[in-house]
Amino acid sequence: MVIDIRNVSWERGENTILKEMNWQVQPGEHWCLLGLNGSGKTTLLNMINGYIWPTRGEISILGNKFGETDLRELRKKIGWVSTALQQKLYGSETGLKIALSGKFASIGLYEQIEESDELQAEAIMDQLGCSFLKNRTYQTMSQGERQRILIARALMAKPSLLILDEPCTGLDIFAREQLLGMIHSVAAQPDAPTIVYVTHHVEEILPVFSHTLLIKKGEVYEAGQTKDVLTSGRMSRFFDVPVEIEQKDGRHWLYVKRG
Ligand SMILES: Nc1ncnc2c1ncn2[C@@H]1O[C@H](COP(=O)(O)OP(=O)(O)OP(=O)(O)O)[C@@H](O)[C@H]1O
Repeated sequence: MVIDIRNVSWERGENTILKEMNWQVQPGEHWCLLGLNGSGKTTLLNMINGYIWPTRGEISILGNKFGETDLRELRKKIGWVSTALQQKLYGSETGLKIALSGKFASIGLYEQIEESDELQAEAIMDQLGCSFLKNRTYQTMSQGERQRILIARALMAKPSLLILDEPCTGLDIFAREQLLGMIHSVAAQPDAPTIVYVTHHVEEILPVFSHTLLIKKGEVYEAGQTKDVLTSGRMSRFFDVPVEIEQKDGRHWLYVKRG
């Protein structure tokens, strides 16, 4: 199993941030993780990456049971693209160097680069349609371009699990669709890593995300096949607001019903 979370809770003082969570992800599935602000998404990702430890329950990621595994080794198999990572990168670094640094999981590039590494980075950038950013510095890139470079960086390490944490934040509708098209092409590859795509927005759930986890107030509200989870009735109950979900070309569009 890629992710196996059983009866996991995380408490901070009086507060239970994650409550009795259960979530299983099988190889070959791509998941969308959907929840409103403060629902516990980041906390859950921190736990999957071994940065926080459950108060109760058991976690196993990529077959590595927490408590019996070297988390630094495990983290090498997980690509995590997030706003927090964006803020750590150096503005003067070129796109190619940032992509290459993914191989060493470093911020900045300090290792000897083999020609094969450079070829691999170029091939990934080609695949993601961002070769034109090879010699551009990070500080001159648009938000959408930065996201593409960060995904290229994550893929350099050949991860088994790729977490994309709200990658469309701050993008206009055209840049969003461009980035989603690129994510679709990554997910559709036969040797693609398992993708967990985190968002607040139903519209970003691509047809390749076969499964969806709804998280609400630190609890798993619903987990299952996207087509079963994203119905008007379920989403109205999830948001506590009457909403209508429409499907078009395999995507879902949400409208808030006026009373
Ligand atoms: N170290 C901590 N100590 C106490 N409370 C915390 C801690 N970390 C997170 N929380 C609380 O847990 C809840 C869930 O936070 P989390 O950041 O996981 O939500 P989120 O779903 O990622 O939100 P957003 O979409 O806004 O990023 C919030 O109420 C937050 O204040």
